[in-house]
Amino acid sequence: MTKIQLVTNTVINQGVLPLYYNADETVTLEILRSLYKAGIRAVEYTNRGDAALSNFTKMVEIRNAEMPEMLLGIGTIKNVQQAEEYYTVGADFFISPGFVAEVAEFLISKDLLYSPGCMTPTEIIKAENSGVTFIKLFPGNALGTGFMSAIKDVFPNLKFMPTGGVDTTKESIESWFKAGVSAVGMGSKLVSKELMLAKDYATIENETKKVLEIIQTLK
Ligand SMILES: O=C[C@H](O)COP(=O)(O)O
Repeated sequence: MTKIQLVTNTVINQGVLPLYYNADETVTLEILRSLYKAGIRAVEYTNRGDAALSNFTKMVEIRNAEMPEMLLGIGTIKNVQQAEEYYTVGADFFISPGFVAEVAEFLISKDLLYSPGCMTPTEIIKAENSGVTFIKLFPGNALGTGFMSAIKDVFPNLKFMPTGGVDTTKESIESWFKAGVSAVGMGSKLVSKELMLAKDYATIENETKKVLEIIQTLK
């Protein structure tokens, strides 16, 4: 199995990709542990602050020591330099808010999954023609389930994951899966700023478990 297949299968099997960023290294690591305890085996950390690279490097260390099967992705990758930096420290997969052809070329040549944000059929076609197989529909809440249903048959070889404003309720999750997505990306509705500020790792774990349970009922 290739690395791209491993990441794809893990994210699809899980059905949800949690994503977060926190400037504090300890909070970052505790959230990683909470997600792992909830059953998460692939997580996205976002490149959205000065501490992102050093925190992610520490996450890789902790992963190697405590949770070797956890796949660590980095999000908000906008150029090849950023992709190279995170490749160097051991990121398992890469996500962007938009499609960047040079990043696709760099990552696919290294057998690393690149999931670019797309919000039009033209962007999806460009991504597909570059070898991308897993599309982040971004922003998911702006596009809606109707967009997903409408494009599904046009792209039978692609997997889709809406991200951005995706809710944790059963109704919301169900509607996305009915529309044809392979997974949903969840940031602030799952790992909220409030829970991070309160260092309420137990609630993050419980909420994540609930989402995983909802997804299991849909399979
Ligand atoms: O790229 C990821 C999104 O910014 C996450 O959005 P969210 O926090 O609304 O889930």
